[in-house]
Amino acid sequence: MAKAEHNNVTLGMVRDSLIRQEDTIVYSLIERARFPLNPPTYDPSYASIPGFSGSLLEFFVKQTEAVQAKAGRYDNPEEHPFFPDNLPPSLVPHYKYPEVLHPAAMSININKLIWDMYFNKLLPSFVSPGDDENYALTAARDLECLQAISRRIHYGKLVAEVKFRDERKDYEPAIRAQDRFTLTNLLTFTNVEEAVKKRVAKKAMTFGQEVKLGDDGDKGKYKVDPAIVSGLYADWVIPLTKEVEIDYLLRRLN
Ligand SMILES: C=C(O[C@@H]1C=C(C(=O)O)C=C[C@H]1O)C(=O)O
Repeated sequence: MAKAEHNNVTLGMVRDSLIRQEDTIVYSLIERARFPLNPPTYDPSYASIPGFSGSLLEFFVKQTEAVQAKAGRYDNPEEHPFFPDNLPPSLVPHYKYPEVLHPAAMSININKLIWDMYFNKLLPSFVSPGDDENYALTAARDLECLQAISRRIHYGKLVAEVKFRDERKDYEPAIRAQDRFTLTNLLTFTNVEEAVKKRVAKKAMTFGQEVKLGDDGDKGKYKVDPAIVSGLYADWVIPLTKEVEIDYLLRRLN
């Protein structure tokens, strides 16, 4: 969402941004699926990088996040690092982002959960087994997927703030009671969730189809299985977004 809009943000505008972020997530999965699993990327014994202990993937993510921190990426409240400890300070002029969120939002970062989900559940489900030795590109594609999914899930903070402002009289008692169950019921819109799951499957079919001139291409052959994309949202993206919404709301009156 453009920087200037946060002051008078509506739920419709936030949802429009979530819809646009679906494109980024689907495309990032398609681009990662160009490579097989490439296990050495994740094997600490493969890399043996001087002065670094860990896998090539971890090296790539930590180094990239350090550069992006210096460029100011994490001054943006919509961005969350996977390795927040010891990140270098920004070296660029500070942009004053509109202060829309409650300060407690700063303490919410569930990227450890997202990391585990991505590498243990999602990745093996949508890439082919095998090794083409493109480990650096594989790591780069993984990070693009991680960052897109993380941004979408942590957008739950803005969703929660807008819902709170729209219906403060309903949310305040549940927040004061620290009542997760009632908060979950207040913030859940099943119809919206169902539309999201259907739309991301359709985007995976549309963006991931084999396009051939002449005939109408291979029906039913996609770069990433649309059911896997829809399942990602159903099992992880939507539940974790709601978790972020609840975590934010529980702190909203602090
Ligand atoms: C993000 C929202 O909050 C909840 C989470 C949703 C999601 O992650 O797609 C959709 C609807 C709600 O149940 C919203 O209301 O738009």
